[in-house]
Amino acid sequence: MLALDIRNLTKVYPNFQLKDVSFQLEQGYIMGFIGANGAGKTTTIKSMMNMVRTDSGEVHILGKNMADHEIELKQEIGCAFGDIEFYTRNKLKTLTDVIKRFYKNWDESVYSGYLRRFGLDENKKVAELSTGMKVKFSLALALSHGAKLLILDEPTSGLDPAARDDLLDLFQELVSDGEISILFSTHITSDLEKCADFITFIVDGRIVNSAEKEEFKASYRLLHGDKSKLSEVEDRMISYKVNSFGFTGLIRSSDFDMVFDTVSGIKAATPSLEEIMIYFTRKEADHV
Ligand SMILES: Nc1ncnc2c1ncn2[C@@H]1O[C@H](COP(=O)(O)OP(=O)(O)OP(=O)(O)O)[C@@H](O)[C@H]1O
Repeated sequence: MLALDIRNLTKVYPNFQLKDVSFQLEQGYIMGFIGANGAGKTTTIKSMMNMVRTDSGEVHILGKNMADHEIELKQEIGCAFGDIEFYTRNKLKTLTDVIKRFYKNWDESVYSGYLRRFGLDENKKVAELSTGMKVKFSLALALSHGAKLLILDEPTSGLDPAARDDLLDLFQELVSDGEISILFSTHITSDLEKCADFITFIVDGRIVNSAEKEEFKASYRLLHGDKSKLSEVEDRMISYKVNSFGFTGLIRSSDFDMVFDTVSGIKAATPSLEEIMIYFTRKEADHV
């Protein structure tokens, strides 16, 4: 079954558009949602959750249309935003007491387990928490009502490396029985290298690729060559940089395969997720 089926979402802001965003996530897997600053990740996530009004498109979660089953589906979704602002003068305990009333499957023992695992003290006020602690608190809430789909916007960004590593282990643990699925947005590509099964990549409001992680990387080639060879591939490259050693650039594998026979003296390697993001962002910058 599909945990998530996003079909042709569009949203028009004065200076930005989500353009026909579609992608799917199979139940029991982790998908990393990547894109540069301002590419539209949060807008997509908020559109999925009906937190912003879209202009068109459909969101199906666990086989049901969000537009028709929103209240019921929100019981099944655990959502956490990295930059969430709680009422800062309240104790965690007070906030939890309010939030848990919305969830019929709230499990107090699971919640207490996450408080211990994350080292959170319920008697602290939100104002006393660090950014990372706030993220952990919102995750503890998201994980304690039996959600089948976790939608997390930059959940790791405020965390130190050890806490991030612990969280990524937790993600893998959560999906291991095939019931829970996770979509999380991030800039931290090493997190995705470690734990994502699928990658969806958004550039300027448009999904440019959504695929299984290794397939995703294999659909691009990172080229290195002498400056004299650049003209042979320049037109087809997503972007490139030139230095005294020659050029390095990113190309779609399908485009490279088309010219491969005729170009010698260019080395091609599978890029990392970070390299893919960098060269796409460089292309965007070139157009400014
Ligand atoms: N309420 C709004 N009104 C108008 N424009 C908006 C609104 N919310 C977001 N935008 C614009 O939409 C674009 C995409 O923003 P969004 O927050 O979705 O990007 P993002 O990929 O999540 O970025 P980041 O990685 O920086 O969090 C930005 O140009 C932003 O200014």
